[in-house]
Amino acid sequence: MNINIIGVPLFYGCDKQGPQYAPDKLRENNLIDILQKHNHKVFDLGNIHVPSADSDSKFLYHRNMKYVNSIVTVNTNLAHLVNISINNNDFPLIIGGDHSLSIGSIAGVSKAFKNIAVIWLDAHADINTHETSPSGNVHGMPLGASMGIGHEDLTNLYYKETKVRPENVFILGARDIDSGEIDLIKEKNINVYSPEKMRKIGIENLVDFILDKLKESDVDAIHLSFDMDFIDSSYVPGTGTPVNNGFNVDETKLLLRKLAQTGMIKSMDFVELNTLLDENDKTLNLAIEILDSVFECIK
Ligand SMILES: NC(=[NH2+])NCCC[C@H](N)C(=O)O
Ligand SMILES: [Mn+2]
Ligand SMILES: [Mn+2]
Repeated sequence: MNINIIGVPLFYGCDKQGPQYAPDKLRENNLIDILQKHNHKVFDLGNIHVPSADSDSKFLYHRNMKYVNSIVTVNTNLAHLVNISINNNDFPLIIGGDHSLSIGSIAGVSKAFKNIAVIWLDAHADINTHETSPSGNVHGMPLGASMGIGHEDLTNLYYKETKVRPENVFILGARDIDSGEIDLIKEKNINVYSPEKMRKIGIENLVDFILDKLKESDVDAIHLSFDMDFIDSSYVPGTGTPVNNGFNVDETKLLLRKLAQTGMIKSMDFVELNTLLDENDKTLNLAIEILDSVFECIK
């Protein structure tokens, strides 16, 4: 597979310093060599430019979507690069940065396919809007925006249509969901699986079940979005919003590998690694270990 590495050194969506260093840190820790080892051709397309914005300007464009203007600019450029990558039959691996970059990556992927699915591995649902968000942090909004829920600056990014149908979205590992998000999940009937529910079903059974569903709805590609805080907080000090009661490392790898083996994953985000919060590179090393394991199964 031709893999296109696209770095997105963005922290505006979480409003906390740290995730902007992750793309280069992963490169310094041999990400490219590790992916090449699995017989991939790797093209490092570098980092998307993130315009500087000082913290005084964070509420300039909207009081409850901090830095929205810069986030839209970065994501529009990201969407186009991802779209070009998919149209070239390559596999874009988008390295964050915070999770707000998924607005751009999903927009780019969805424009290249007829009917995509999104599998979202995260402790959070990230379907807040400017009206429901308790923090005003845009990294809590990207999945909602991709389903057409929220402010039009986000939902109309790159092109004016819904990027993914709610029935094609599966949120796995969620265990810290805001009350406004719970209402939206009910209203739109969104598929959300807590770790507890996933363990009950069995990780492998769940992947088989999801795949059957997506085949029934004629999905032509799956976009995988992996937030580091999917993993239990005890393993990931280097992430901005850690949550306990998550999965251990082996469970995480099992799920990711099983998903990769379906052959349906055509693009992936890897986000919310915060190297400033990390302890002795524990989370950084784990990030490398996970990417190594997943890309062994991408063919
Ligand atoms: N991508 C993330 N880590 N998102 C965390 C979101 C936290 C919270 N639900 C919020 O909207 O502010
Ligand atoms: Mn997230
Ligand atoms: Mn999260």
